[in-house]
Amino acid sequence: MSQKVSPSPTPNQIPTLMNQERELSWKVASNLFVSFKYAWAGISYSFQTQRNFRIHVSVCALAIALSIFLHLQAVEIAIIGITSGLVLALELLNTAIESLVDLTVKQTYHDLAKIAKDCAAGAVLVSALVAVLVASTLLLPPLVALIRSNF
Ligand SMILES: Nc1ncnc2c1ncn2[C@@H]1O[C@H](COP(=O)(O)OP(=O)(O)OP(=O)(O)O)[C@@H](O)[C@H]1O
Repeated sequence: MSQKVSPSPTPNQIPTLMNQERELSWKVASNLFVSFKYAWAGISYSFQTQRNFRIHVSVCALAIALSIFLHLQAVEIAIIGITSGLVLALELLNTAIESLVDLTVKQTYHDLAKIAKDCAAGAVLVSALVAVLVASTLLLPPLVALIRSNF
């Protein structure tokens, strides 16, 4: 079965294509403040609708608070912060991909929709497993030492 392939744009066509792409947008953020407002709306939507995102926000906040409370080194706090940011950012991308898939195929089954959603969920799972590894390496030993010293 032969597939129709679009020819690559010539260098002269690229600026025109870029303009067309922006014209396809229903609305374009007029300034930086408005961009932040939309970004916050995305975070707020995910928090209100995605149980997993709420769980990850709570666990990440707890991990960062614990790392400060346990007086970890600056670099260790930074590693926990970066790992937390990665998990939360991937959760947001997972929600974005879910929405795009639902927008595209609606309530019909499609193998490619399944692959897109499963891979997006897999990306979150990988980052969450790495976060568990980071937490058990950096947070667990001082936490256990603190508990032992008090009992
Ligand atoms: N249109 C579809 N076609 C094929 N499979 C689908 C479709 N919609 C959902 N699925 C399957 O159902 C699973 C669950 O879908 P859902 O939309 O809840 O995504 P999810 O990533 O599991 O959600 P969440 O991250 O909120 O737990 C997907 O991972 C996918 O395997």
